[in-house]
Amino acid sequence: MGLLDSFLTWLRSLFFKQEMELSLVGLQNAGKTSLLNAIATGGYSEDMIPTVGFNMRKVTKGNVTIKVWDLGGQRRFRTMWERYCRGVSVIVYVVDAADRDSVPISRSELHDLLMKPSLSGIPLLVLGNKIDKSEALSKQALVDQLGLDSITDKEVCCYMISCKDSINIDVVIDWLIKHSKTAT
Ligand SMILES: Nc1nc2c(ncn2[C@@H]2O[C@H](COP(=O)(O)OP(=O)(O)OP(=O)(O)O)[C@@H](O)[C@H]2O)c(=O)[nH]1
Repeated sequence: MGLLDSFLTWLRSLFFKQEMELSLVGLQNAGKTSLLNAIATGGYSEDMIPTVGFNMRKVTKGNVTIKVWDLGGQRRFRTMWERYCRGVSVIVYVVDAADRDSVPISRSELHDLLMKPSLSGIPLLVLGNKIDKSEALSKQALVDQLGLDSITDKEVCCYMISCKDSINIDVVIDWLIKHSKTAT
């Protein structure tokens, strides 16, 4: 999305009702449900129950209504990711940036998902979560290890966040709002 497009979308979001649908994907324990809670209420809990299958939740931010599909990250649920990513406005891929051993699996699951022709062109927001932990990768290391530069058929953006310490959650919300559409 160009700068002018992005500015106009933001401007429209101030005056008109906007809507969007997004899917939250990523390995188990990455922090998808925590992100949803951070966006919806700003709340955070250490005591999370792994998502079984998926949850759907609607979140309103100003004039923007966001329908969120929060998909389970365990291996047995990953085959349904594509189905719930089809037709969404954006795909949000969450990675535990502090769990370095899991990044190669995260990379292969991401690229397997993006190979599906049905998802071509859908903007991708990659979030390296848990940067409150000292062992978290840097943004550049995460971009390199996930092979984000090789994704050329869609807009790709990456932010480093912490749901725990509320770092960059506002930046994520702004990015999402810029990708919403005027409600019909
Ligand atoms: N230190 C730290 N821990 C986090 C952060 N975000 C989430 N967690 C923790 O990571 C664990 C997993 O969080 P969830 O939000 O349930 O992860 P998920 O990706 O939804 O997991 P599944 O539902 O199994 O796919 C929980 O114990 C959270 O408290 C963060 O920013 N920092």
